[in-house]
Amino acid sequence: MIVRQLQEAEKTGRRIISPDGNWESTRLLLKEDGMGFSFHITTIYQGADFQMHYQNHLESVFCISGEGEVETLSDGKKYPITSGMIYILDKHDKHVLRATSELKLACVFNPPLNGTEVHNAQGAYELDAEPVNE
Ligand SMILES: CC(=O)NCC[C@H](N)C(=O)O
Repeated sequence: MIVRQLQEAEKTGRRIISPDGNWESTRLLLKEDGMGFSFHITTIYQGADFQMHYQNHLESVFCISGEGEVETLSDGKKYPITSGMIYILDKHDKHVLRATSELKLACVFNPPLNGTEVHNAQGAYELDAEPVNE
């Protein structure tokens, strides 16, 4: 069994601060753990408004706290994000995330992240990122 503590992981290379200033994410479970998915606790900063397109990954996003909105760009639909809401990007959906207040999210990625990924110009993660250095 693997046991980790968020507050301890935040002090290590598992905590990634996005260079775009929109979010940070502590990656508690990664590819090297061999589970077939990764699990992250992500903070989206208040006022963030940015586009993503996970062309190489599927992602589920569960809102623990905060308020915001996710918009799918193929159809322009907007979905309120509140505590308890989950959105599931099952079609590699191009989307915009907006945080009215700070959002705390639990995120699962398939395939699992290596740990150091940040968004490329398309809002995607590459598949060959370096593992985290703890
Ligand atoms: C919701 C979302 O995708 N935010 C960007 C960060 C991502 N959750 C991650 O942990 O890398």
